[in-house]
Amino acid sequence: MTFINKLSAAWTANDSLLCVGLDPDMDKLPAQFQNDPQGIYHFCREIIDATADLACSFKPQIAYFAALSAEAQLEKICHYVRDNYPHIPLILDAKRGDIGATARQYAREAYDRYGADAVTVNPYMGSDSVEPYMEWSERGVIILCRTSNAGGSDLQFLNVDGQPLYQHVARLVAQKWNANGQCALVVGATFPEELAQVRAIVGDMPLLVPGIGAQGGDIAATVKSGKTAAGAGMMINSSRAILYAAPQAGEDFAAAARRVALETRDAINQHRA
Ligand SMILES: O=c1ccn([C@@H]2O[C@H](COP(=O)(O)O)[C@@H](O)[C@H]2O)c(=O)[nH]1
Repeated sequence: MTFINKLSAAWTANDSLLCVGLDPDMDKLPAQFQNDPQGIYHFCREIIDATADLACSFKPQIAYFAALSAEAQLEKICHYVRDNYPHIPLILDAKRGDIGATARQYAREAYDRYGADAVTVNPYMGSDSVEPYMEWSERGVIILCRTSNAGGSDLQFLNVDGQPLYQHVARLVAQKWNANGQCALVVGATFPEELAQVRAIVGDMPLLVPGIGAQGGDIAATVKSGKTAAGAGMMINSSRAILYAAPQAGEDFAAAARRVALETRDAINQHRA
């Protein structure tokens, strides 16, 4: 099954556009995981089990693992998702970008080593830096377009033939790079007007939308701006707000994560119709 078909099925099965981000920060992990050599794996596994019926995707950000030399734990987490929740797409957030020969190694890392259904890619080096990912024709290629950070405007708003660069990227991907129908774009929830512009350009192409939760993006504005005519089309990511939700009386971290994931999924769903 292709990434896009798997994503579409997960939107329906879990009635969810929520992507649960896996960004394990050792300083923020509950105490029981901090002295556990497999603590990152055990923490993420509990988060995955607590939220799997509420999510349309899981998105580990590779930097949180690589910084701690914890790639082996990331591999185990990816295996865990594939073995236990094979219907939930796994997105490796790596934002890779390099010449073709090196890009092919990054693609092997994402799709073969980690078994990701999709990987995030930086378009700055152009078409031959993205083409190697397309060789895995069943997998997804999620290209940075209008990122959620304020500094993204430094380049993404530069005028290219009368349009901002991020719109040029959206058109380029929709009209040329997406020949095999396996592309998606990253567009931040922190910029709902630009999200609406991108949606108008790319039709029903899926959008990975980080920026709600800890970054403060407005859920209602995000959904209204980014949804397709069918009320779907997005993987709206939240990482820290779910992973490190403050437990209420009687809750542990996983129950708190589930509570926030449920609230977030339902808040998103309020605006899909
Ligand atoms: O434009 C972008 C692209 C990627 N990200 C990533 O998403 C999550 C956001 O985490 P929160 O804790 O929900 O803020 C993180 O992994 C980023 O690297 C993004 O924020 N913006």
